[in-house]
Amino acid sequence: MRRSRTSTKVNTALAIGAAAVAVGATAYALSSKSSSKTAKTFFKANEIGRPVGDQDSESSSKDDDEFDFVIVGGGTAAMVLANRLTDRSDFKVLVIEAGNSGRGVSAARIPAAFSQLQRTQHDWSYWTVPQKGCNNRELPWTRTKMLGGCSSGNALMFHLGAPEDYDKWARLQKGADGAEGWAYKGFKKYLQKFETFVPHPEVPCPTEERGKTGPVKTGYFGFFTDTGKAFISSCEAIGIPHVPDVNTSKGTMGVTRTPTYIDPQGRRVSTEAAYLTREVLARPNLKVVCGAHVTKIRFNDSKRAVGVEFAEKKDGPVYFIGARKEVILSAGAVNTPQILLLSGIGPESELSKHSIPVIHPLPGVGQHLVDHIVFNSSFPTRPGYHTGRFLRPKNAWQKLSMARAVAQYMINGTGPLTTHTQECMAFVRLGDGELGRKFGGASDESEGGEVMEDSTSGKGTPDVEMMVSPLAWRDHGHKIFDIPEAMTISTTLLRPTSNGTVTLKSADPWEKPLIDPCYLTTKHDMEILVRGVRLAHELANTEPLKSILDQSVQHPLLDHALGTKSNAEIEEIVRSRAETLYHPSCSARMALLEDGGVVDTRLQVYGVQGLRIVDASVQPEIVSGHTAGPTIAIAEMAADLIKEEY
Ligand SMILES: Cc1cc2nc3c(=O)[nH]c(=O)nc-3n(C[C@H](O)[C@H](O)[C@H](O)COP(=O)(O)OP(=O)(O)OC[C@H]3O[C@@H](n4cnc5c(N)ncnc54)[C@H](O)[C@@H]3O)c2cc1C
Repeated sequence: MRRSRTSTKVNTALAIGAAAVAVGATAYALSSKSSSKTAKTFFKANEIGRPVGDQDSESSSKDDDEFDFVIVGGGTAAMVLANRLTDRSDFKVLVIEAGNSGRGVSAARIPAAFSQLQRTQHDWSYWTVPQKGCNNRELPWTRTKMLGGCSSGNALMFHLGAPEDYDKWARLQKGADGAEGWAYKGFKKYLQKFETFVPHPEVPCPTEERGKTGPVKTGYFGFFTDTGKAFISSCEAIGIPHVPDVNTSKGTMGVTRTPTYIDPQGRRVSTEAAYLTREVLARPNLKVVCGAHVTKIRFNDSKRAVGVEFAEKKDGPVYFIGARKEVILSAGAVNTPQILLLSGIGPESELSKHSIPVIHPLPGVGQHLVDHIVFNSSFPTRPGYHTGRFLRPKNAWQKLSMARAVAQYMINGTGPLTTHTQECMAFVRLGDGELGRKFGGASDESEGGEVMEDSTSGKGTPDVEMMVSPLAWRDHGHKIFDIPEAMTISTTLLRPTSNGTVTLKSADPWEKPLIDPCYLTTKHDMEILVRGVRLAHELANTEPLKSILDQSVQHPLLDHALGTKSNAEIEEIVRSRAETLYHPSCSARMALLEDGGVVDTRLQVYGVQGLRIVDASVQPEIVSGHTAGPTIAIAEMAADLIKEEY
């Protein structure tokens, strides 16, 4: 099915509007006055690399020109490595990022504006191939192209998955050396290491298990409305317990107000902001190149990664830079497998299809790609419950509300511009158990329902996440939702059994890879998602949420009739509307070689030397939650593994 390319131009993206952009510049200036003192911050490709093809220059490999570690991609994980590795003065580190810094980009700092980065120069603007399970639609896959990567453009929700997810990661390594370090007991220290939880005066929350000294500030500084409050109460009314903290060793089940990566001044905490501080950038052993696209990793005859090639544009000069110890791939779950394939590491059939010389055959590269898929149900609300009135003003009164919101943000960093939209998260199990039974499941066949395959990491872990937002949108906010007042309950499939691939369209490094997550291609995935959509409808019809809704409003974009439809009808609607929740993972997973692994428990790529992967692609299985936190923790652990080694 053809997608509408024109919609990519309609940057209404939750239509935060020009006011947010204007205030953003101010907010940024206020928040980082001192950064202008940094002497040299970012470098250009030609200031660091040696031109490829220029024999004199290539062979004049002065020790000074090389780095111990060359990090490919300056994203979420890479910023952690840049910081942690350069606290060792004997390590010389280079980061090469295709995008630029997010420090001066207001949409990367103001929480409410995050979707404005999508389909701009700050986005890789990927699309999937047609998805059979989604009525052959091609789905947009935003990936932020900027220092901090997706942590600079994500929805700011702080969640770490379930403790059992990590125990399963360790189990999947089947006793390999180092496997136990990935189990929750060992990995927990890295989940805490990156965080400093900042208590909010109005949101009581136990802090025993929250991080206290990490660079990343978390807390409850996002905007919170009565819709969020009502959602929590409705969840409780149907048996989903309210828990003050879903990020602890006790597990993640239940409903809670969403903790965020927003600081007390109302600004996004990306990993660029947290880890690449002025002091870190000033370290003499760190250099960061921006606006440079890595096209290939080079290997010597002993299959050792010796450096990378990179360029600023397709037809521009190509440069090389050497890595004495390691090349570290941190280009994310799409670009990491793409770069491996372009460099001759991957399934032989895939490499030969594009006439790429094989450095090392590795069947798992680009396989096992998993993502979370989400279905948004929209319901009409009574006036006053819709954040859109601040962010997308339609009349003079609403414009005044927006002006007030802008002023509030500028003065004290609070108010509607700190919304990240998803105010609450509820983690539930619908494959079995009481809720599962209620929506069509059964724990054994004698109960008449269908027993589902259990794809979770343990009996106490979720398979579905429900979220609530006092806004309504389609196509990631790129389609105008012209209803005066509406809210959304989102249903996310957390443990899909469908998985797919990242492959090459051609051997041209500037061509976008083929992304095929194979969404909703198993019976399990569709069945669980349909149960979740029924749960969304049930929540909307449970007090106090029920009273917030205005059932009299009729509009084809609204879903209050969804609950009256048959499973087959809901299935059809889900296939026609489900979208990515932006969590691609596992495309270069840590697993045994015979299980399709790409890296071992030290994150070193099998079969070659001097090449490690540190990003969301190494997750052995996708966590039952959000992926930024686990990725940051993976990078924290990787930094220790690397320091141990040298
Ligand atoms: C819109 C959106 C909303 C999300 N919401 C949340 C949320 O609320 N909470 C949460 O926990 N997670 C969320 N996520 C997911 C989470 O942010 C990601 O899983 C995580 O940040 C991925 O980190 P990474 O290091 O693997 O990759 P990235 O952060 O994507 O970093 C990869 C970096 O490599 C660079 N790069 C790629 N290829 C090249 C190349 N060839 N040369 C040079 N540089 C290159 C990229 O530009 C990028 O900077 C969201 C993601 C998105 C996009």
